[in-house]
Amino acid sequence: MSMPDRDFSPLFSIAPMMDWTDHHYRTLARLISKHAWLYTEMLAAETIVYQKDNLDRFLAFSQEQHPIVLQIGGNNLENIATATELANPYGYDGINFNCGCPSPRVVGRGCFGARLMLDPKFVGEAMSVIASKTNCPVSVKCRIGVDDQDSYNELCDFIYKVSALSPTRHFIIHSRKALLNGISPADNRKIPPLKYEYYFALLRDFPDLKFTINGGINSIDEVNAALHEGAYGVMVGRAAYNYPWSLLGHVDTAVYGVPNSGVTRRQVLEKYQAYGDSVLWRDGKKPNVRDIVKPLLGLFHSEPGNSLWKRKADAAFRTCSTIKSFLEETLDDIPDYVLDATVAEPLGASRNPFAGIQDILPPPYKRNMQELMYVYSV
Ligand SMILES: Cc1cc2nc3c(=O)[nH]c(=O)nc-3n(C[C@H](O)[C@H](O)[C@H](O)COP(=O)(O)O)c2cc1C
Repeated sequence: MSMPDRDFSPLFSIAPMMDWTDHHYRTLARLISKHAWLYTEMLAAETIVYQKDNLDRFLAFSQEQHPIVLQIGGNNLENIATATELANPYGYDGINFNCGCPSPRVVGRGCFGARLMLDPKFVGEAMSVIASKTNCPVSVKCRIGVDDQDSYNELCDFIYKVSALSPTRHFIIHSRKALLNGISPADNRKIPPLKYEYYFALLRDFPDLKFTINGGINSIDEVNAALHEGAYGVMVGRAAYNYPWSLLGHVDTAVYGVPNSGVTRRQVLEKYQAYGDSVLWRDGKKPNVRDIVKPLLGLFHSEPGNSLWKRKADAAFRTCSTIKSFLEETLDDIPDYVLDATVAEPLGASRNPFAGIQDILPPPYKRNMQELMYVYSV
């Protein structure tokens, strides 16, 4: 299986996560991995348009965060066009369009996100508009289906139409469908089963397109197993957030093949503290100590002292007024050998979720006359 270029390709990316993948989390992630691709949390096109006098607050990022992709959401072509135009000067490495979010706030009132999978013509138009207003690569993030529109052929119809109607060549596939019946966003990320076989069948049926796999990937060994199986890229969300050290710490060496930088958690914390104290209270009451410390809470996952540290952190949020004092007050319970260790070898694959996947791929995509007519008629 040929592997993609390891220099600057999105072999590994951290998923866009509303309320999580903000500037603070991205700063921490970049201190741990130099190569992981970062995504912003989703920004609605309307937010960008209506806040055009305050854009830095939403769109500015520090140069170290490259490569970084902006994710936008929306259902109004004019606003999507203006938002892309406004974002363009910031120099993102890509713009991604959200067709996967099942939140009732988004698919209901906002009527965008995953619901857009039911309207590939609109997605094609939106992607054409985005591509015409930016000079960076564009991509779509979607589910494998929505409600009972969940067959492999229907997924292919969506991909075929969007790629035929727009310059989109890269899709990020969250490999479970979305249920728009009002279950919570959290349940929508665990109840519909993962169907990785749909993802791998897309690689087979659309060899000219690029597909990144997402959903339920929990360790660096699973990331490498997906790449080994032919994935163009792997996107990880919750695991990268919950275990930043044990997951992101391996990305540069085990995925991108660069030598271990030797960085330790103590060094990461020193730099993160300098960053945190420089932005604390920047906008009056925000960000506060809790906002800045939140991304750190998984840093000592399953290490000695972790539970005690978290308990102390909970109290220190209320009493500390700087990140420096917060760390001084809470880190005592983490042993020096933990703070000063570099990333350990990965534990070794406990399971390969893609083993035997090629044996269960759905039958090849059959494009019928209707799909061809559809594309030629618009
Ligand atoms: C709290 C939270 C917020 C999310 N917000 C977004 C978002 O803004 N845009 C998006 O495309 N996906 C969003 N997602 C979905 C993730 O990007 C990802 O597709 C999903 O969590 C599955 O990947 P995982 O199993 O590796 O976490 C969010 C997920 C979580 C947990």
